[in-house]
Formats: sequence, structure tokens, C-alpha cells
Amino acid sequence: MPGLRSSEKKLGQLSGIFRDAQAFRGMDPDTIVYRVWWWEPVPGGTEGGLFWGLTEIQPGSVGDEYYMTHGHRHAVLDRAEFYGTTVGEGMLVLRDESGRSWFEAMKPGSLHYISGRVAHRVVNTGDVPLRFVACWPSDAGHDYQIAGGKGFGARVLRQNGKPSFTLTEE
Ligand SMILES: O=P(O)(O)OC[C@H]1O[C@](O)(CO)[C@@H](O)[C@@H]1O
Ligand SMILES: [Fe+2]
Repeated sequence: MPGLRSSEKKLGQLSGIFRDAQAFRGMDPDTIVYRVWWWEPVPGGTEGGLFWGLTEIQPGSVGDEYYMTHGHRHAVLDRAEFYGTTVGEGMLVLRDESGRSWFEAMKPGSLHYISGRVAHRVVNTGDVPLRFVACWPSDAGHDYQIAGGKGFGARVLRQNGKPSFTLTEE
């Protein structure tokens, strides 16, 4: 089908987003953390179109921090997005422009509306691959500055064997 795409994100491409740099250095940079399959039925940047995709995040952690997506907000700031979880357990970590950070629990059947201007990242807190579908405007684009720069102001860490959403000073 024209416009079908896929990509895989390996640990080596996620340097700087996990807090435990020492644990990160001890891991194989070729380890796949997540894959995305998506359809661009119209060219990127087209106003009024939609993209549709499936993301699968592997279970795992760097030190005590669960595997997660890089995270972004949209380059065209007011563009929103839907997520829907199909398999697994996780947390959708969100951060608005005022610096407020919060999360929504992801589990099979959970639906999530991400408003424009809100940065978003998904964390797999379970023992199996976390899968979710996403639908976003074809002109939204990606701005990765938030994760590489100031961060999300929050981290999801394993504490006493359970996921804990922890606000940080980042
Ligand atoms: O772009 P990132 O932060 O690696 O996250 C990937 C996610 O972003 C999207 O491309 C759109 O939000 C999803 O398809 C995918 O789940
Ligand atoms: Fe997005």
C-alpha cells in the first residue's frame, strides 16, 4: 500500500533520555526498544489529512526506568492526537506548556486524547509488549526538543517492583 511505513528505535538512538547513564552504557545499543508501523495516505504536511499507526514497546528497563518512547510534541503546536491501547500495560506521560506533568494509565481498551501543545511519551510498565494505535493529523510533525532538552518533568521508575510516577526537577 503506498505510504505504508515502519521504523524501529534502538537503545543507541535513545541516548540521553534515561536517567541512569551508567546502566545505559552497559547495555547493547542494538537492542530494539520500540517499533512503529504507520500509514501516510497523504504526504506529510498535508492540511486536513490523517495518519494512522501501531506502536509496540518492548518490556524492559534501563536501571530502574522502564522502556519508553523518545517523546515529542507536535511541530504544528495546536495539532491533537488519539491513542488507543490494545495490549499490555503502561503510562502515557504528558506535559503542557506551563510545565505541568501528569500521566494516564494505559491498558487494553483505554482511549487517550492528547491536546495540541501537550508533549507525550509512552512507557511500558508491564511484562509483555505494550501495543497501542494512534491517529494524528498529517501536518502535525514532530518536535523532539522537549525530551532532549528540558525533559518531561517526570519519570516512571520501578520502586519495590511496582511502577511509580515521580516528578523531577528537569
Ligand atoms: O516519535 P516518538 O516520540 O518516538 O514516539 C512514537 C510515537 O509517535 C507517533 O509517531 C505519533 O505520536 C506514534 O505513531 C508513535 O507511537
Ligand atoms: Fe504525537
